[in-house]
Amino acid sequence: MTSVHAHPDQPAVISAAGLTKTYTFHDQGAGLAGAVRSLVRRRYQTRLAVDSIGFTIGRGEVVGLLGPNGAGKTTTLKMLSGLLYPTSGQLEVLGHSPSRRRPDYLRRIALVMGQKTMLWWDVPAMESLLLHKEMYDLSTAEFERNVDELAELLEVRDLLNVQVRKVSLGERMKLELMAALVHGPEILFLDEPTIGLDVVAKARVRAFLAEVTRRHGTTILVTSHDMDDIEALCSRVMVIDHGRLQYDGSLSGLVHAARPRKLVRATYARAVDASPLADLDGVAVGGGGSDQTVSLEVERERTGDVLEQLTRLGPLVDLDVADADVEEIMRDLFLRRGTVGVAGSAETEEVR
Ligand SMILES: Nc1ncnc2c1ncn2[C@@H]1O[C@H](COP(=O)(O)OP(=O)(O)OP(=O)(O)O)[C@@H](O)[C@H]1O
Repeated sequence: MTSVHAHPDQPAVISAAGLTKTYTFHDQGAGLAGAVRSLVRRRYQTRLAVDSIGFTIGRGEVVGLLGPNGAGKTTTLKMLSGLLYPTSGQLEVLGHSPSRRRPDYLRRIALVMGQKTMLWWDVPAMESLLLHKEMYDLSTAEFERNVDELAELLEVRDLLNVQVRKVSLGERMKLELMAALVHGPEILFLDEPTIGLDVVAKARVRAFLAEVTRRHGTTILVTSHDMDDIEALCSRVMVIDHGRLQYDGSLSGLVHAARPRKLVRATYARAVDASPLADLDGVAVGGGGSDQTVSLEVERERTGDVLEQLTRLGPLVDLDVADADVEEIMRDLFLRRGTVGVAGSAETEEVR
């Protein structure tokens, strides 16, 4: 499969080269025997979680970080936001080295992890927001302006004075986003922002994020296992597997490369003979059709010709032309791990 390497037009706000993270951890054997043995002789293991990845992200880009469980996505976000030191490689975000965690860097970014909360559980969200005001040294005017805007966009004004433990999961996620954005960060790192939310809440979160980036040019790097999030928000995706950057480009480029064929399904008012279509170049007749339905996989550039042929077979009742389902494509890619084309670019060269 080919891959597209995106070159953002905007000035780079994130640049990484040869970015690598190896975890070293203490391997304690199972049970009491393992615990006792580990007191006498410690065994250490290493795991290469992120393996020499390189990319640049321009201001205002919304980039999806995709990959199966354990691929290295969270580790990458943690390095970018300064929670983890890289083991090696170069990393610059907004002109800073994130792991130094300088206040003037932290003021310009935010990290939201769908599985973790940054709100105090036992008090209303407003208390946490006020803490953020102090932490980030926001003026009262700036704080009030940001709270007003975010509360309106997220429709959470009534929730700000309710104890956080009493709000629903979807409402809490909105409040988390509010807390993350109240200091007006330029870059937002999001790790599974819609995890566990129902379809309506997910759609609200996506619409909110799209509006934030439209209004403020916020750069977003988001991980999600929900391909609807990625389709709705991201102009570009990076696929990571086994810690390696496997693809960097548009989502449609990935879809086209993975499934160059369109799915066509025609339904007729009476039984038709579809056998002549099987002889056409770039057409595969799918199974599961009846005498009255014809299912085909058609190379994109042949779609027009084939539709014309289908109209000639008999009286059409319904005609459906679709790209393969993105969710399904990702499932296939991850099942066939390592088959996505590696982005060939100087930025992905190893520097270790
Ligand atoms: N603190 C740690 N110590 C040791 N290994 C770790 C640690 N954190 C993560 N790992 C390992 O590093 C690899 C990458 O983990 P990471 O959490 O970055 O993956 P991910 O792509 O975010 O996965 P998921 O989709 O499941 O969240 C995994 O093999 C994981 O087990």
